[in-house]
Amino acid sequence: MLRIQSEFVEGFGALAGLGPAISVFGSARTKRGSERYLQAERIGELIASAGVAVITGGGPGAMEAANKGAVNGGGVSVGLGIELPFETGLNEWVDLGVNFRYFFARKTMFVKYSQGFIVLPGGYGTLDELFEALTLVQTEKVTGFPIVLVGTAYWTPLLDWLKNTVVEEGAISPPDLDLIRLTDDIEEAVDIMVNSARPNGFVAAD
Ligand SMILES: C/C(=C\CNc1ncnc2c1ncn2[C@@H]1O[C@H](COP(=O)(O)O)[C@@H](O)[C@H]1O)CO
Repeated sequence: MLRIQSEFVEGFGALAGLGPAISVFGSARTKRGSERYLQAERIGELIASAGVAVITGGGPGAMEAANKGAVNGGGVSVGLGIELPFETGLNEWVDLGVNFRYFFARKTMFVKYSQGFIVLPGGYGTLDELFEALTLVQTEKVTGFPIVLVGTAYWTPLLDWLKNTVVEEGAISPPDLDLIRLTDDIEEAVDIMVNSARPNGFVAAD
């Protein structure tokens, strides 16, 4: 119990003065030098160039790439790491790192301290982060929070399933589909975020 409390206290303390930030998600397995890696790196760089901090899960793959881009763009590079049985540690491009044992405490930080999520192709971890954000926006626990998927070929089958199966089943409404933006254009993805109405944070007071 105390450990859980201390994760929130430490996270809030470390990130309180961060200023505007955007979270970037994507596969921990994205290979260095791959097209996806370069995309994530460029996204981090564009965000940093706009004077906005980049927050990632602090791990390898797309996270590392976005952190690297943030550093090369002269910005603040944040990694919210997670203790895992197969320890990988924070990637070398993280300037401001916080480590968590619990995914739920860490997830709170991503949403509280960013003005939106950019989501690159990824696996269960990425999908978990995506659907958590969608649930928070759908239920209006968070407002003015853009969620942009990068990679039309990767994401379109999922969006088709949401439209043709989940909406058809009545489990979500057609407008719920509009909570997701989809693009291959990383400049557009960053523009949507940077111009988002939500300055920083969704909880009025800490
Ligand atoms: C799998 C490997 C390393 C795992 N290390 C991670 N470090 C930090 N954050 C992680 C890690 N793995 C998953 N995450 C979180 O989930 C998202 C990526 O998950 P996916 O299943 O790879 O899509 C990511 O955004 C993190 O928040 C070594 O290969």
